[in-house]
Amino acid sequence: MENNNSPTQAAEHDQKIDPRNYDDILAVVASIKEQVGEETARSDIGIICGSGLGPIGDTVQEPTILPYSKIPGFPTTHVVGHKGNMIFGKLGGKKVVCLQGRFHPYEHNMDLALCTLPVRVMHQLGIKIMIVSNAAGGINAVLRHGDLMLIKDHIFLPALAGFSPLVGCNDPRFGARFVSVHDAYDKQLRNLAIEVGRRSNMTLYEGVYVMSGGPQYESPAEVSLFKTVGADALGMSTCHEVTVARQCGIKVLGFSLITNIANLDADQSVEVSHEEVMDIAKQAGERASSFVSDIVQELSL
Ligand SMILES: O=P(O)(O)O[C@@H]1C[C@H](O)[C@@H](CO)O1
Ligand SMILES: Nc1nc2[nH]cnc2c(=O)[nH]1
Repeated sequence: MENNNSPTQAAEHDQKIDPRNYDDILAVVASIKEQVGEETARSDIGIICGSGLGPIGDTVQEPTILPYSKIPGFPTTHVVGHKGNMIFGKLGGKKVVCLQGRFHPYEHNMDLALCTLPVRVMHQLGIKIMIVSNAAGGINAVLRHGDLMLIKDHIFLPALAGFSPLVGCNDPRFGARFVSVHDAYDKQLRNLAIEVGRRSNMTLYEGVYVMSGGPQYESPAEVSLFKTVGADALGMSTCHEVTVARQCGIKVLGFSLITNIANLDADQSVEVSHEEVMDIAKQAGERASSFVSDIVQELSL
């Protein structure tokens, strides 16, 4: 096993995988178990590191690192800041599998089933809880650069327009056909996060995350639209992963790291860039990662 930090790894296998085929997903899981060993692969908690939680992967103890390029069906990650490794090991005494890098629909022709393959794989590896994070633009006026927002609900904009990861997954073994996303962000887990944050004097907001398709950032009029419908922060990920996790019966805890303030005023020229997003994510990432480690330590499974 090696650590491959290249953002564009070429696949090192030629097995064709259909992310909408349940047996193909079992084949991916079998390959992972064969490469890292059954016991190493068995995990209780899954963590998807968005742009803001990358450092947490580097704090996993007794790590076994499997580059995505060695996992059949895993596409290449193209986004700078997303390393492309599956890391098995321990965090806060718990068995975790950490995804250092996620698949954004805009990178993969809006193939949401493909982008959620890692969630289905982690489910098969045994996870009961999934922690997701993302970099997001703050809409709510209270949010500042570097703040952490606990996600209490979401607006999954692509899915409202038919781009759902559940489309085409017709095998009943996937779970319910019509998945409830009420209480998608587990209340008990959110309460635990609030308690851990309080103890460490961390300012933690709670709000609604909206996922747009990206990859362009939003115009002021679009930001105003999202504000009107009750969104507090906006990004380009997470909701597809959470929807699939709920179909699998996995409990979810989600965070947004506020990397920029979304502009509401068309007369004001404010340029958002991925460099700014990465820069703030880097500054706040260590703190966010140590907060998540503290939460993991206190999770009861
Ligand atoms: O994976 P996340 O959601 O943290 O990545 C963010 C959102 C976009 O993909 C990109 C925009 O800068 O970073
Ligand atoms: N869509 C979107 N994604 C982001 N990721 C980080 N900041 C932003 C933003 O302002 N908009």
